[in-house]
Amino acid sequence: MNTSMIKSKFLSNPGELGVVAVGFSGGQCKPGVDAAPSALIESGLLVQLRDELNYKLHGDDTVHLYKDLVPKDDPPFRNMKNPKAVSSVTERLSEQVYSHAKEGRMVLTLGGDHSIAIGTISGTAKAIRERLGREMAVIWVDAHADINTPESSGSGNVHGMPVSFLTGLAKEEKPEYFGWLKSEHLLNLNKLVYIGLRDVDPGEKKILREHGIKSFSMFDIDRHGIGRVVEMALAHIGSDTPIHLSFDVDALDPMWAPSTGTPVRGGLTLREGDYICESVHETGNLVAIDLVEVNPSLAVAENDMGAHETVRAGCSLVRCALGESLL
Ligand SMILES: NC(=[NH2+])NCCC[C@H](N)C(=O)O
Ligand SMILES: [Mn+2]
Ligand SMILES: [Mn+2]
Repeated sequence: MNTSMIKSKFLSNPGELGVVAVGFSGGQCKPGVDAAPSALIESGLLVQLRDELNYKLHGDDTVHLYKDLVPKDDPPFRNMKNPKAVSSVTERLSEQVYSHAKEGRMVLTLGGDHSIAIGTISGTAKAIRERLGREMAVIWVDAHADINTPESSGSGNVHGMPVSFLTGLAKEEKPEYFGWLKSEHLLNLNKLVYIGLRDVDPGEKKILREHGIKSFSMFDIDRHGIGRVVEMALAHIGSDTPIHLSFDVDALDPMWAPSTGTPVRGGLTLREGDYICESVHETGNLVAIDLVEVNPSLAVAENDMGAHETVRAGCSLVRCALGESLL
């Protein structure tokens, strides 16, 4: 495949890919999700993107651990766990993603837990506003809505809250607790669409309902089929809007992606996940993608096949979103 096959209406350098590998796990309590970027890279993902999909990669394969940003003392604040660490890591990440996106490159972020989307989406949103004077849309593919406010969250884990901070539903003035998020970083609630939901907390359901947020659950996918659901999701966004795709690997059924911190049965097949990514690529509107919540240390049974399968599934999703075509 050659670079001219990479579709993108909103990128000035469509053949270029900014890569940010984020080894961060502070948005939840299970260690191991910080090892995902290395596992994805070791399994050959970046080499495939370079040699098979012909991207010019920027930002090498160093995995950022942000050790200098993780404070020793980080007590809960408004019920959030590790609030200072998550805030300062996502603030730095936001600048990293912004610096790629402002050059008109596609940006790929390998997480890390889903709290890192506070950094990625804020960075792309700001760059798209500056470069194109436009609002971008987000397709959030996940078993979970991750739209708890600090107050509605039962767990206190920030990986269950990124969407509320990104849309301004949760606000905080103090810069060390996400107060660095300004209006140029934020996402419009009517430009957000969910696919794959099946484990949504009562407080989150209330938020989704009250704000009329477009959501396609597994029930909708069973009823209409993945083809129709993706068509409806894209119709909601409109065909003339840059898209940031944030893909939580737990959207896939644990059969395909068992190694993840909060698995939920009854999810997408790998093929359905790949189809979502292929369809988003086909719009030509994709500007950034996150792949999060792969946790290779949470393997199933006595072997690490689960981790291997999950990493492989993650690689497949990314390649599909970045233009790998079947024929
Ligand atoms: N990114 C994720 N896997 N999020 C899971 C969130 C689970 C639950 N809703 C919580 O707030 O803690
Ligand atoms: Mn999830
Ligand atoms: Mn998530």
